Amino acid sequence: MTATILDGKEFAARVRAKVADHVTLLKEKHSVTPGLAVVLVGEDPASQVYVRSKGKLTVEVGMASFEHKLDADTSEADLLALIARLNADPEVHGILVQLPLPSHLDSDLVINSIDPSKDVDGFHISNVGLLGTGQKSMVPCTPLGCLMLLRDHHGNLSGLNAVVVGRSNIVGKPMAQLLLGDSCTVTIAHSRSKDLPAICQGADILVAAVGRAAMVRGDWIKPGATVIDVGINRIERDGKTKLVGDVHFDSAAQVAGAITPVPGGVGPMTIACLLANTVTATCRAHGLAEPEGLTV
Ligand SMILES: Nc1nc2c(c(=O)[nH]1)N[C@@H](CN(C=O)c1ccc(C(=O)N[C@@H](CCC(=O)O)C(=O)O)cc1)CN2
Repeated sequence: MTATILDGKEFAARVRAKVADHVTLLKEKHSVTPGLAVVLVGEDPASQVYVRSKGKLTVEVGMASFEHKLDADTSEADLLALIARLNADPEVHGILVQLPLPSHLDSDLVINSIDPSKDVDGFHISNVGLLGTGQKSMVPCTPLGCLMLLRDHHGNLSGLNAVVVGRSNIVGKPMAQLLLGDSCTVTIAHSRSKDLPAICQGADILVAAVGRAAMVRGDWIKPGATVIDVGINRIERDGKTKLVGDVHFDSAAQVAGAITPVPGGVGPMTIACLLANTVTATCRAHGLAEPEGLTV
């Protein structure tokens, strides 16, 4: 079997087009311009690339982009003061602090200082609790993007066995909550799970978000399963840096029914969903109807 490729790059472009249409409507009918503030602390090269891309795509869909680049040694007090200003700014509907933060900063404290209604990453403890109890929340961008790809491919996910490999707060845990919300039977596994291949072999939907290059191989996959690869690992090969996922693509694609590539799968969906969340936050802030299909 050769798997269908789930093209996240193409799907993300469609999500961004939908966002852009809604931004036009908000501007023309309601005189509201959605605004997204992105805060970067330090000079992590990958984070710089992501933040640049977020700014560019924010402007491309017609929103206002506010970038705040702070020195790596910025104090916690200064960062919290900036977030307080953004919380109070009516032009800012979404706030995102790029992760990881330098180690002297307490990420939980910083994230929980963001106004939950502007927390377009969905990482604030209030949004985590709302999602966990099936209430309306801001939904973390990467899992939201994975769910959109899965719903588009399968239609209905009800009753399917889903295995999420990885238990991070950013991806693994919210992904499991979203799949549960769509009535999947969900298992959360991780690098220390006993007999991980056997757990994965039971999955109709396998989400790999463990952060280990090419760990999930073809013989771990149930024939015909849908494989979502969240991993972004930079490896050295033949003197060049190559981006690979958590799934060994070549062997997995022989067994799976559908698979996301890396790059061009889940990654582009993360930023598209960030823009979708910013539109959702703007609509909620102004008591306006939310666009269809941009959140769960
Ligand atoms: N505050 C946040 N920090 C981080 C998040 C997040 O959702 N919120 N996620 C990741 C990084 N990330 C967005 O911030 C992100 C990662 C990857 C991509 C992407 O498009 N990847 C491309 C490849 C790009 C490359 O060459 O590196 C792909 O997979 O095709 C977008 C956003 C951690 N931090």
